[in-house]
This record gives sequence, C-alpha cells and structure tokens, in this order.
Amino acid sequence: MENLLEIRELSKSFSLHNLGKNIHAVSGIDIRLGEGDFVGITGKSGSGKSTILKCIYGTYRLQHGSIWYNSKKFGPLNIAEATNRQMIYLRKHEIGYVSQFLNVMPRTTARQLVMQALIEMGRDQVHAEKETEQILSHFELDPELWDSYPATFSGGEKLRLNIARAMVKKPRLLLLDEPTASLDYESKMKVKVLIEQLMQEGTTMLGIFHDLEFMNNLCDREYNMQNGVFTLSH
Ligand SMILES: Nc1ncnc2c1ncn2[C@@H]1O[C@H](COP(=O)(O)OP(=O)(O)OP(=O)(O)O)[C@@H](O)[C@H]1O
Repeated sequence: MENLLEIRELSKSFSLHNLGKNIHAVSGIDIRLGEGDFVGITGKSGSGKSTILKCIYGTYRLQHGSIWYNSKKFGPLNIAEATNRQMIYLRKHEIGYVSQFLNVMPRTTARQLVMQALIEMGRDQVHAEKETEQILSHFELDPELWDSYPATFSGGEKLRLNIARAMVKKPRLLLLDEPTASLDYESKMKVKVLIEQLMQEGTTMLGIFHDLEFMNNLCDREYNMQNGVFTLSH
C-alpha cells in the first residue's frame, strides 16, 4: 500500500428508528493521504465532516466503501473490517483523535491523564514525566491544576488539556475535529505551533477547521464538503 490512508467510496447513513427516517450523512467519499500529508476539510455545519473522521477512528461503522490504513503493526488494514481489539491497539499506538470535547476520567488528574497516554505509547516513566510537564506548560495550564481533577476545569482548560494529551503522543495519523473551535487567539496559536512541529516530524493529519485563515497556511490540500459530497478546493 502506497499511502498511509486510502478511503474509497465511503458512505454512511443513520437510521432514526423512532422517527422512521434515514439520514444520508456522507456518500462516495474518496481521500488519499500519503505519509506526512496535512489535509484539511471545510464545509457547512451538518455537511458530514465529523462523520468521516469518526468512521476512520472506528466510532461509526460505514455502510459502504473501505478505509485502508497502512498500520505499522498489522500492515494494510481495512478499518471497516477491523476487530475491536485491533481498533483499541490503533487508538493507543497509531491513530489519535482530538475534538473540542474532553472525556474526563474519574479520579484521574490532569498530569496522570497525559502521562497515561505517553506510557501507553511505550515511553518510560522519566521521559513521560518530563514530556507531560513540557506540554502542560506549553498550553499554559496553571501548575496548580496539574494535580487536580479536570472535571472541575473551565471549558478552555479542559480543551487545552485534551489537545495536549492527543498531541503529546505524536500518533502516526492525527484526526483533528475542530480542536480550536472555542479557543482564544493565543491558545489557537499554541495549537498551531504544535501542529507545525508535528508536521516537521512527519505526522500525517486530517483536520476539520472552521477558521479558514488558520487552516490555509497549513494544509497541503483542502476539501470542501457539501451535503455529504466532497470536492477538492485547493
Ligand atoms: N450519531 C448520529 N445519529 C444520527 N444522525 C447523525 C449522527 N451523527 C451525525 N448525524 C447526522 O449526520 C449529518 C452530518 O453530521 P456531522 O456531525 O458529520 O456534520 P459536520 O459537518 O461535522 O457538522 P458540524 O460542523 O456542525 O460539526 C447531520 O445531519 C447529523 O445530524
């Protein structure tokens, strides 16, 4: 397999049984991502952008098409047919997903949350501790909060922690689902610095951004979604 990710003819619809309705979220989507590519997706709200990322991450099962991912561990793998065990492995080691919502884990501090992610990736304790402190400082999370539970954090603090946790792992493929949506300008710029660092290190990224200015200078290619269909816009 020549690319890191090859999506062919992806279609996904949702059956709303209680309303007797079927919603076609996306259809006939084709995307190729070579190693190190940064591809952006734009489009109106509800046009199906997040659905694509969720199919790649295995949150949604597709009805039609294939999502070939060239895994380090499993070789070329069609995510549409991957087992739960394979998806759990990929999420821990190879594919990252960052959205604007943080899944808070009970009785886990901010520091532990980031450290766990690094240890899952195989870092030893000493390096994991150092990298955790570096990234929490980069996102200016007040050191007083490092050993507190994120459940009580403000929206912006949760979001910065969420991004820190996904990015510190430096996954091979990083899916960005509007991660900067509700961040202030300074925090957005900090995310941008990290994206640029990851690009230099060869991380492949597929990202949805509403802020076109933010995205324009970063992406190699940009697709626009309209009513569940894709067109290359630049
Ligand atoms: N789990 C679900 N169940 C039912 N319908 C869904 C589900 N997820 C998405 N949809 C529907 O699929 C369509 C596409 O949704 P999606 O979240 O992919 O859009 P989006 O382009 O990412 O929107 P936004 O920019 O507002 O986040 C919408 O009509 C949405 O209501």
